[in-house]
Amino acid sequence: MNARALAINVLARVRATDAYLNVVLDTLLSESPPKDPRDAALVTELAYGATRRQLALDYAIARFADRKLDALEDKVLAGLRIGAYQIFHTRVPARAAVAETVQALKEVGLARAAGFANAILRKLADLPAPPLPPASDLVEHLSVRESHPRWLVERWLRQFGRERAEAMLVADNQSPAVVIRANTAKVTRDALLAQLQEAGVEAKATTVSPVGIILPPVGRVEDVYGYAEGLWQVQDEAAQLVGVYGAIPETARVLDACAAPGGKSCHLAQEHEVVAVDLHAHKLRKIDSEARRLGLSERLKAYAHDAAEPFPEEWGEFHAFLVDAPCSGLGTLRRHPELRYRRKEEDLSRLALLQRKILENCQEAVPPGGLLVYAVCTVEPQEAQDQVEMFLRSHPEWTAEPPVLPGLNLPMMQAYLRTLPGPEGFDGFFAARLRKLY
Ligand SMILES: C[S@@+](CC[C@H](N)C(=O)[O-])C[C@H]1O[C@@H](n2cnc3c(N)ncnc32)[C@H](O)[C@@H]1O
Repeated sequence: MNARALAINVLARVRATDAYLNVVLDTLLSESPPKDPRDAALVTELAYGATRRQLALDYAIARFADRKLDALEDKVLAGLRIGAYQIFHTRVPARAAVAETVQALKEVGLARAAGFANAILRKLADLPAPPLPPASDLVEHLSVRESHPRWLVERWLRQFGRERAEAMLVADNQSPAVVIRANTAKVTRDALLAQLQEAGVEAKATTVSPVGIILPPVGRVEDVYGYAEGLWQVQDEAAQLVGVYGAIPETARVLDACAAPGGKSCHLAQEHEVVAVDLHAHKLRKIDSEARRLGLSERLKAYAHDAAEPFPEEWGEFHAFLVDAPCSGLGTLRRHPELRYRRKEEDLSRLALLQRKILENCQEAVPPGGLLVYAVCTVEPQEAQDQVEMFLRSHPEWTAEPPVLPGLNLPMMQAYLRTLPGPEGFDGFFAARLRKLY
């Protein structure tokens, strides 16, 4: 199947099943692997690009469609989005984009929609630029231009001001660089960097994380030097910073309460004995296989458990907890572009309640003098600093205790770690390091 037809199937399946884009993409690529690796890259770009730009593409398509887009078959709408994305956002010549997309629709069994799609895409190809609402309506303009729902644009403008909000919206539409974390149980960051460069990989050190390396655009990460040997793990720089900021003393046994897919558990296991917990048993396989690849299985054991319920006594005592809580994920929209259309403002209160329940259960299990690092990959205060401040107000036995890390310049907001999407290239993360005093 050609790349465009495959991309149409990916988008249609995501829409029909509400599944994650990255999961559907991986599944369809492994079911019908393109012969040429460049085709796999094209499918990925089209699927991610058309999802990131979906609102803007739909705004343009709707101008020329004689029916509501919601009423279109999944594959027809997917084809129109893929076609429009190529016209406005790639170097594919507009005429080729139209012809190839119409051909792809025929390939996925929609020859009957070819005329309809062809007419719309040809009109889009004649436009000098994608149409936009007037800039005088700032919220509507940004919502369409950067393809984020109105409620999110309004919220971010209110919370972060125009400059940062716009930078966040823009950053959500960029492809993130692949960042890896050196497995310091096996190799230092500097040694790994030198080895990668020697192997011909033009890698460079991250500027803030002391264990991170930025890879150049690569094909399959599994083919990059050191993967099979377990010398590194893929992890965004901001996610690495949660482990760094936690500064858990070396001798501490750690319970990671919300661990899958296991990036932070493996980071911790580079220095600590870790029990990794996740609600979903099927997600433990990924944690186990990564721990094995990294040579960390001895120090990391993974179990299924609800972190809002007391932990089994036979697991023993833990001196430190990581609560990387389930959250709205609004700091990672560049990686999960479909999430922005699915999340609703009401989700935030529901998630904050779940986070609070998990936090309450975990804090019970921390011994006096112990640490709890609370983290979320969102920029919403309700799930982040407000959540923590509320917790501290109702628990005088706890205090915020930022780490002392000479030589490191972590992005902080008062006592807390905070990164925002933007030109710095980070995902949006928040973390609070809390100490139980008595
Ligand atoms: C933000 S992710 C954790 C990411 C992970 N720490 C990492 O660095 O790779 C949150 C995880 O919490 C899990 N989860 C959700 N509700 C939970 C609960 N009640 N108890 C334990 N885990 C839960 C989800 O399955 C999800 O894997």
